[in-house]
Amino acid sequence: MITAHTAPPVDPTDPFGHDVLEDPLPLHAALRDAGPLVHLTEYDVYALARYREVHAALVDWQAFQSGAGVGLSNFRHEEPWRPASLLLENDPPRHDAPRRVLRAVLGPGALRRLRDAWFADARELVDRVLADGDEFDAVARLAEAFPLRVFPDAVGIPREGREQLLPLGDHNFNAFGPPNDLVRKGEPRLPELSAWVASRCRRDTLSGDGIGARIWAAADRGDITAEQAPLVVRSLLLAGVDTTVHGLSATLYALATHPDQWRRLREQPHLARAAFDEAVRWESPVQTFFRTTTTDVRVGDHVVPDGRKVLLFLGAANRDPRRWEDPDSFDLSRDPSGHVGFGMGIHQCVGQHIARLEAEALLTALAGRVRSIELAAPTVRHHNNTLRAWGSIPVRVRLG
Ligand code: HEM
Ligand SMILES: O=C(O)c1ccc(-c2ccccn2)cc1
Repeated sequence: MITAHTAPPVDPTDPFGHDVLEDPLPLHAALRDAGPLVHLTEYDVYALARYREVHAALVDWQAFQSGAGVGLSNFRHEEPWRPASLLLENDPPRHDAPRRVLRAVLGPGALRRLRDAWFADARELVDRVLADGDEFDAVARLAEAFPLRVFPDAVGIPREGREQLLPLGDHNFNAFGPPNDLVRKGEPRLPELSAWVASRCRRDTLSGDGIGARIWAAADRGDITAEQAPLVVRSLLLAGVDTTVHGLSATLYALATHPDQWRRLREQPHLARAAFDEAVRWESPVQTFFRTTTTDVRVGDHVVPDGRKVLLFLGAANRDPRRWEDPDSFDLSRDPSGHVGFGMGIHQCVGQHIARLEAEALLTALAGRVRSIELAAPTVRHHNNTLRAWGSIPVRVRLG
């Protein structure tokens, strides 16, 4: 038994309050400076905000488990509000087969099959947006429109009703936080949205050659069970849309507010993937989620007792000056590898290469037509308990 020398510093701030969701940077700096471990008294949970400790917790899945949920709710004491994710909310061994199946169906073969069609779709979308004028909302017309056009097609769900994926994902990510106004906002439509997404995961509604059908084929082979197949498809629909929408939004915002970086991208279009990863580090579209300790865990001079929730601040870790040089700058010449915007370890985002391909397709199409891009009006944030999200990013472009 490790004896704690002293209690860690405390912070009473509500990390899910609207002031923090509007601008989390001051809280991130305060948490990093307070020490390697902080106790958040508002919810009686612990917090890690420095890169070293966040990274260490992410890769130590035995001491920091996902099986008790990655939200504030502790599945040891409370029932999940929906059937638990086989990947996100399970540890090995139950985590392993579903992860192996998703890694395969989202792997190099899928990326090769989708690349040309996604690049063509991106050019067509950009041409249509630019034909409508030189001022538009980059969130609605590009960051939302492109993933909603290509990703559900790749999974194999029908076109009608697919815009439901946005409120569905928004509520799903709110629900990792406390039962606050953001969660209450999504509850009225929950029964309808849950029924809708369940219907989209059934074998008979998925088109024959999509990623969804390949998940069902894995069940036919016995790689996963038939009961698990719809839940694995659900994972794609819950985790794969809003995240990418706000990852693309963050990238477009970063490029529209850093004209020198836009020029670099125009001169070197191969930087599209690096621009996306640097934006994911800089903005961290996924800001936070929890782990639960499975034993008394020492962090620095303190001990987190067994069974406690630990909030990981990915966004704070991605701007930790102890790890990154000039962390607050958005710089395409930086090597962003090692950022924790996609997590790290056995739960690291299994869809990150799909997200990167979407970003590469959209940014390449945009850089091919647009000489300059700038903000045309104030931006509007969209508050979510987990996501750093955007309501609108009005931009003005010049062609050439
Ligand atoms: C910018 C876009 C994205 C970001 C920032 C992102 C971020 C993340 C993060 C941080 C995790 C780790 C969660 C944890 O450790 O508990 C994760 C896991 C996951 N992501 Fe993504 N994601 C993105 C796009 C996608 C896409 C496009 C898909 C599906 C095609 C996807 C599917 C998943 C799944 C299924 C998991 C759970 C993996 C596991 O627990 O083994 N994500 N994502
Ligand atoms: O398997 C699912 O249903 C699922 C998988 C991943 C997430 C997620 C959670 C936090 C950060 C990023 N992604 C959500 C849902």
